[in-house]
Amino acid sequence: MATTTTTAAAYDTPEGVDVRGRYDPEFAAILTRDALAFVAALHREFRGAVRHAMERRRDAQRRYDAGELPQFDPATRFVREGEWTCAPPPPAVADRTVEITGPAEPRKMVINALNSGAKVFMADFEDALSPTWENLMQGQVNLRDAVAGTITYHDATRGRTYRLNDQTAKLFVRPRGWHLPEAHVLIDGEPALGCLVDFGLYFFHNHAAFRAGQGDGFGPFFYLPKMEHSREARIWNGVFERAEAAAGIARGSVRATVLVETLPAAFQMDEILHELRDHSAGLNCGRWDYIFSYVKTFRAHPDRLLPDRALVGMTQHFMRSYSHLLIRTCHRRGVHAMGGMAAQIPIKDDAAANEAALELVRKDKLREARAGHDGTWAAHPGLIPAIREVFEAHLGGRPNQIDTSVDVTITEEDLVQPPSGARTVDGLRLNVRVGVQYLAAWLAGSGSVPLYSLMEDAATAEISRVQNWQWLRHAADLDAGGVRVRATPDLLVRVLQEEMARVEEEVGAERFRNGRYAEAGKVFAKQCVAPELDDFLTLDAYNLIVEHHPGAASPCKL
Ligand SMILES: CC(=O)SCCNC(=O)CCNC(=O)[C@H](O)C(C)(C)COP(=O)(O)OP(=O)(O)OC[C@H]1O[C@@H](n2cnc3c(N)ncnc32)[C@H](O)[C@@H]1OP(=O)(O)O
Ligand SMILES: O=CC(=O)O
Ligand SMILES: [Mg+2]
Repeated sequence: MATTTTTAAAYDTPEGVDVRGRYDPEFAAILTRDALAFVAALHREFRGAVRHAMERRRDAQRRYDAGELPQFDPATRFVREGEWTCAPPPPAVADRTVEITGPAEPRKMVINALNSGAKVFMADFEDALSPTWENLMQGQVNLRDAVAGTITYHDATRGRTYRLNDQTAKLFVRPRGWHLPEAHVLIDGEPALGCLVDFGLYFFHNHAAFRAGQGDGFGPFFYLPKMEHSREARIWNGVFERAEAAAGIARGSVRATVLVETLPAAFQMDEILHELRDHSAGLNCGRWDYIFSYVKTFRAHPDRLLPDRALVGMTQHFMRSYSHLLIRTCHRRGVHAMGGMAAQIPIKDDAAANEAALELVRKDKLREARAGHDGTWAAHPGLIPAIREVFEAHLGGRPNQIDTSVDVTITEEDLVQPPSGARTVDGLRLNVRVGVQYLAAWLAGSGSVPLYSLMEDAATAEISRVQNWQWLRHAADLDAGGVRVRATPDLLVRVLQEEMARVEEEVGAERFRNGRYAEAGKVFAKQCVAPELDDFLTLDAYNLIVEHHPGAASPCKL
């Protein structure tokens, strides 16, 4: 980290706020004194509640470690059994059949996503974005220009200028989860809550233009990630109310779709919707984080080891049960039940493989539409026509199927049933190759990466990490071509060496040398063999991407 002194321009900050990220005049137009004061007010009002919620997460994990299973809370039975509905969906986003997702930076991708033909674009500060200062701030600049309708990008190598079409996708923004700090913005001497920086800056600069344009009187719209309990949704509801009051806009303007992507949250779907009932835009099956969370929740349960990552799909009983419960819950409460992300992406140089990948996506989407989902996610614009076709054929002209009630009974046992399938040394190897390459890209500033013809992001990479950790921790028997091999730290070290060599061969020696592969290998291996499971890969590795600008008073890392 640089520590040289300079008299360079600095951000104009309110009392108690210190910005340690690189100064840039474009960023200064986002980090205005008033915008920072708004973020600081949110941080000060809600930090105590967030700290409490994180402590409750740790308490719950201690209980799971002692053998308890997640369960529906008897104290909130009245919420689950009561007859109530959420506020009706805003007309501007009644039709969410296909939603494209992608990081809020690079700028070109934001324009492509808005022009993609999807109904919604979820601009991501979370799973798909490496939270470097540059990415976060440039992402805010991109979104401000997108909402204003003025965003353009000139690609000099192609001689092509990108600008918005007349018809664009409606924008949802996904801030980071409650657990991630923002070490470049200090409030009263402590790192700001990352999600409130993302939310606060975006809301402050865009609420008026969004409501006047895209939102047709509503908005802005958000996706909320990685919550574990309805008390966390209550905090978001408070944040929305505070923001609406500060902006002088009607209560219920802001809407948010909550990703049900942790195992504990699956037992709280009604409660989460109830907390957010005036601000809800439904729930989404965040399948990748959900698998990650299953491992994390059951990290001390040797009878619940996952099979190879590739075998844990939506047709496993526990995954199917969770999506059915989500659909039933959303439709009962009058909101969208959104499907998740198929990991396949177009394969450019092999037509047959490309068709096979597309077929897997179609199958996944058909399953979602038939089960009752109102729309779903696409990782890449090339998938949109196929996904649209499936959903539009199923919906037959309707914008959604919220009014279809789903008659299923899902029990606590259904939601935790261990997935079946083989555990193999090849699976361990693939986890290493994917985990290391993803982390190397993330450290270098890319949070979504194509690897082996699949989309990888923070959620999918987490599965690779925790699965290896779980197998090692419980000395799982792995199949190695008919021979049983025990998962041990020694095996992991050997596999790591071999897979690093393979990665070097695949990406080429020069790219390997110039990239952050070696560093990524060390971090990934350390996390796989750690005696205690790290909560998040991206939290542990965050210090490696914190860069304070020259002249910052003193370095502040976490
Ligand atoms: C678990 C979860 O949280 S899922 C949600 C988070 N994950 C994501 O959002 C993943 C988003 N997807 C992506 O980032 C990318 O599609 C990747 C990394 C998977 C693949 O990227 P690439 O290999 O660069 O894609 P590819 O080279 O085929 O891109 C072709 C064009 O499509 C564009 N494109 C690709 N994906 C997207 C996207 N999601 N949004 C907008 N444009 C996109 C590219 O910008 C490129 O445009 P150009 O022709 O004008 O240059
Ligand atoms: O955010 C989505 C997921 O699958 O994780
Ligand atoms: Mg996720």
